[in-house]
Amino acid sequence: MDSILKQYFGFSTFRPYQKEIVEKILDGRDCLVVMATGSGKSLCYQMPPLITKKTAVVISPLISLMQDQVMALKERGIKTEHLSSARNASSAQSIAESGQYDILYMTPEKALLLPSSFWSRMLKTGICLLAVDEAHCISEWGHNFRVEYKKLDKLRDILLDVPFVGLTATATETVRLDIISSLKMRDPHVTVGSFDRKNLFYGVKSFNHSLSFVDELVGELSKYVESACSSIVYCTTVKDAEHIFESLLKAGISAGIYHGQMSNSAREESHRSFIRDEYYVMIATVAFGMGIDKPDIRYVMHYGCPKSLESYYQESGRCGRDGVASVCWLYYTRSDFAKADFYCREANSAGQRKAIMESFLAAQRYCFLTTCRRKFLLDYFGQKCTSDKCGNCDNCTSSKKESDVSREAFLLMACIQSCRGQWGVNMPVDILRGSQSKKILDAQFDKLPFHGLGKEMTANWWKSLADQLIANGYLVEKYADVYRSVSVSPKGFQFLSSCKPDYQPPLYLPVTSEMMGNDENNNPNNEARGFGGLIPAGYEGMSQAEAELHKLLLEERMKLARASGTAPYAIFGDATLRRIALTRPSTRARLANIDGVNQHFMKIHGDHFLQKIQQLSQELNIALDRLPNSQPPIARQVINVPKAKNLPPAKFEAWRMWQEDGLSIEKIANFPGRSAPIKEQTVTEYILEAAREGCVIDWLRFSLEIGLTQEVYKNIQDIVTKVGKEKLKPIKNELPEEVTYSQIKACLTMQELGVSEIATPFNYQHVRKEDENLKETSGMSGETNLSCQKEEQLQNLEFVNGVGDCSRLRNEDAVPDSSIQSRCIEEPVDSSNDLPVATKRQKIGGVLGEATESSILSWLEKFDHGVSLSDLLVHFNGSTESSMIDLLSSLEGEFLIFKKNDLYMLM
Ligand SMILES: Nc1ncnc2c1ncn2[C@@H]1O[C@H](COP(=O)(O)OP(=O)(O)OP(=O)(O)O)[C@@H](O)[C@H]1O
Repeated sequence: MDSILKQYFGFSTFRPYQKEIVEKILDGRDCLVVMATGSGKSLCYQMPPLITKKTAVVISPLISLMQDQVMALKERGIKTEHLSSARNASSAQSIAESGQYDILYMTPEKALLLPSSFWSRMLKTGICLLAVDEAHCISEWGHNFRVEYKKLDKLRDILLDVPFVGLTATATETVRLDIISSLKMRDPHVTVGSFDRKNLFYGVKSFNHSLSFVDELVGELSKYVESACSSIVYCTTVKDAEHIFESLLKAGISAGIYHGQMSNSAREESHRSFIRDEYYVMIATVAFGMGIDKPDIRYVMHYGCPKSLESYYQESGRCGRDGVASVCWLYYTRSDFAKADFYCREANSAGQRKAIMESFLAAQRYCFLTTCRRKFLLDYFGQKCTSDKCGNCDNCTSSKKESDVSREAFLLMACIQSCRGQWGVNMPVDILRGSQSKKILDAQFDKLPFHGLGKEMTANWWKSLADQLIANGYLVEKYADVYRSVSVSPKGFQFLSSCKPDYQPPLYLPVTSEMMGNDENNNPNNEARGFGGLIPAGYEGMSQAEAELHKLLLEERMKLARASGTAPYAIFGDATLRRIALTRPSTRARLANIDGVNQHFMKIHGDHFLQKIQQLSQELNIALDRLPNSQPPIARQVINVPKAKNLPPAKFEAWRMWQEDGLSIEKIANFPGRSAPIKEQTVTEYILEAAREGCVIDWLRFSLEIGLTQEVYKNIQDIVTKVGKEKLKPIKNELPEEVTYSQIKACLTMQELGVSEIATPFNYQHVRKEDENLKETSGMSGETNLSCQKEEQLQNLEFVNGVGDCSRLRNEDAVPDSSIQSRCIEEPVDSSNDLPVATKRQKIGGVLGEATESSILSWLEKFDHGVSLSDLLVHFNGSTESSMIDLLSSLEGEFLIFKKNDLYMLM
């Protein structure tokens, strides 16, 4: 699986849950996958056909989506087609029947129309799975119900033994159950991943439809365009979309537009140009929703509040699907919240009407929020959030001013109480503002003592106060059908009863922009928290020359894409491009080894791209082959900036000392700068917490230090499958006594983060049986190996270069147990005399003499989990380090082997 992942997709690690889901599908199990947008769900159904050599049939709701996916898969050398276009339908159908496609896409309508003879032939050649993408469309309770989806159960009766896989980013418990029963899934393996899109910044502002706002917006979008970053502006109406589109054109910014009133061909053209980076801005209505697979969108703006929180999550989820830091702003006006009636028209039943109304109100609450937006989103989707502050939304990054609004709160609540809680918020606000409207006169509300007492504040000021009182539990909002009423809650009553007309106890609430008398776009504070400053800094951590190289390579990628009639992102992603600009590989192996570079790319464009890197680097006078570790990895740029803020300083410091300064856990625990030593176990936990917060960890080194071998890792994994991971004690009880809590916690964290056991130390237990003799000859018995990895013994070791490579283990303090060294070195090493690596190796005794490409390949075949360079040099003791590296490089460049965590594995 690892080699297929690298070969076709160019990735070296699975994301959380991917591997487990693929394994279940391979076992023939139905699966329901509920994971965030951009979390990598597609890979779960794209891998099995490459492993089984049978076709994966994928049901997808939109032709444009299928087209994008087919295009990107072709760039990965995966045989794929969609059955929807009239142009190719019949030939594609017969190619499909002969089993030549790895992946075959079709709409639900098409799937239901295909004759049973088609399915029988397909079954004969082999179907490895049927995936239903955007599976929430099956459910009437979902936010995008499609009636044809509901009929897909018919396929279950035809494809009896084929595993069905439902995939969606948004599904409540009800929707999940609906998907399972509608697709007649049998004992499905259900995965509900995190909804948290950690790389997205969320922000909300109010706005008015003024011209100055549109000018500002245009100015902002132009900044993204200048940085070659794609943006989408979602509008709630076609009129708004056209208005912004025209303003952009007037300002000389080329942009696309996409809405339901355009012809199919115009929409297709617009979509096509956008994903091919022919322009960087798309102005769209929600018609441009699910159907976009472009992974490198850096900014999604909502110009108006969307109809539901689900829609917002889905649409904003188009942003940063490649994991690179990206930004989502939502702009609302109060008039957006008067559209409930309009949205409810879509409903077919009272239940559906209620569901629409509820998610509409949730979107509204999201707008008025003064607390962490991510927490609110996660809570809404039923995910527990341990922290109250994410550090990556507008409310967490800017402190909200609070002010004592006791008098105004008293007036508003008393007025609402006098209206007997039968009205929405507009009526009490009109009373306070002294309105003489017919409604007020008819109800004799002009006689109330509060009439006209709040004239000095605007209607929006009072409404905003009402929102804050609702958010803080002083008022409750109820609705019947689309009609809303607001009344005083018990907490509100308590406040009212402690008030006198001339005295109210203090009541501090956040001051919103509307309460400051400004729409956000007129607010002088905007400079700090507005659009500006949040453009993802693509060139962060790069020198000027590197940034220039990055820009030129972007252009080169564009040229290659144009020449192949594909989108630049399909060649390789932004993160990969950044890695290339930072490391400037000079050989095929080095380029192939970069995360995101796949075999197909190497075959078609590899040599040309290498030449370009060389030529441009020379012109810019920058050296080739920069070590990847000499720059902070991309993930840190993306995730750590906000996350590090989340981590208490003591924990961050422990992580920094371990990861960056290379200190051992023991040294950190007893660091002289500390007022008192802390436990090593505590340091371990700090480092694990940092990892969960997105900090980079050298897992191999960490595992070695805590004695977590592959065998222990697998043991723990097995027990976790049996007893669950909620409590540590039951896991510990089931394991051999020597397995420590630190090892269990590390294993759970690694699982959570999708780090496979491959990151734990190489373990000779995994050498196949036939290699027993070899182990004897080289004096490396499994027993000695295990004993050498005991936690207590390893605590005395320090690492050079942070890799778990025994030949580079250095013993500074006296090592009490010679068995530690016996794994790699026959005689104890003199600590004061740190032998050069080659000298140590000579003592081991080689096995096969000089290596050749074919002898390396056949030796690697014996190891499921890979072999380090030093192990190879031990084995082929007739080869020099440089000749071995040359051989390995050439094999890597040809995609016959690949390197992961410094271990070489067979493709
Ligand atoms: N293991 C991985 N390592 C690195 N990148 C990955 C990995 N798996 C997927 N990706 C990348 O993540 C991005 C999003 O993946 P994908 O399209 O599968 O997301 P999704 O969950 O299906 O999202 P959506 O719900 O929006 O369709 C793609 O650019 C994909 O190449």
